[in-house]
Amino acid sequence: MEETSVPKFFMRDGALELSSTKELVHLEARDLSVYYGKRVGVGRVNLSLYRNRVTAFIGPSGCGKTTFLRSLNRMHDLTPNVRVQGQVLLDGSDIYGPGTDPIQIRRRIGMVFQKPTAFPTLSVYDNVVAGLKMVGLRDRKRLDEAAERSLQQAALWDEVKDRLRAPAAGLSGGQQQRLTIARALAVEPEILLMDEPTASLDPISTQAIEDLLGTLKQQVTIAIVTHNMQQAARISDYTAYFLNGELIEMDSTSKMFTKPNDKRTEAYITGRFG
Ligand SMILES: Nc1ncnc2c1ncn2[C@@H]1O[C@H](COP(=O)(O)OP(=O)(O)OP(=O)(O)O)[C@@H](O)[C@H]1O
Repeated sequence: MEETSVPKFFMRDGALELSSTKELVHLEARDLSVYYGKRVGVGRVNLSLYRNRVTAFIGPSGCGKTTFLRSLNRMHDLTPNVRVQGQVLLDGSDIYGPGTDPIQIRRRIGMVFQKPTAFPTLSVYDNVVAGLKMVGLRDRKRLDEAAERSLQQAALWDEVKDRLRAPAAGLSGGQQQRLTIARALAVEPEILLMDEPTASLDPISTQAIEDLLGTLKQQVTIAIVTHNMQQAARISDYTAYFLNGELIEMDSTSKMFTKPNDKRTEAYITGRFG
């Protein structure tokens, strides 16, 4: 695995200081472009996700955040007329390389969407183990263990342990989103891609998910699209700013929010644009 020395900026006594952090590159996009027919969704993006770090993707509506995120686990394969060019290296191997199985890739790189995607009529338990059953796991003891572990990781266990057999429709929106996260975690992904996971949630549920990310990153590498800059500042280690289908810059979150390199980033984060 490639180790990179990343300049890291942090605040001390109100001043920005620089240190160097050794980071492990987990996923790396190289010259990655996505086309919708002839239109460019994102163009020639070079960006690394570091192991056990949270990276936030920010930028105005339509700038390509979701398009880029979906290219990181071959989600576009499922949409007609979308073409992906370039490479995405997972621990150095191109996920678009010949002979690579997209289902296997999506197992290693999970995704959580903006709206909770719990199956309402299935029980809480069956929702969590759905992915495991799909890959053929039938052993009841192992399914039970995975369900408890994933619900614990998603900070939902205490709230649902007495209603595992009840339909997921009975949970609140925030609980359903954590259930969706539990389902994504059940197959033990290495990387979790989250597309505005709190956009449809109330402040308390949002906070539950934000708190969860701090713990989750000890096990998985996280990329999260968010419209909420305060959220990006609170939860991420790195921030990438997109504009008009282009990655403008990526840096440590403290640097991006205090002293970005590019004037366009500064205009956006100070609210003078977007
Ligand atoms: N399925 C599609 N077919 C055609 N064009 C698309 C499709 N999905 C997205 N686009 C276009 O690609 C560009 C990037 O869109 P994308 O959804 O990735 O932006 P975004 O930054 O995630 O926006 P938002 O913050 O509003 O979700 C936009 O111009 C959009 O219109």
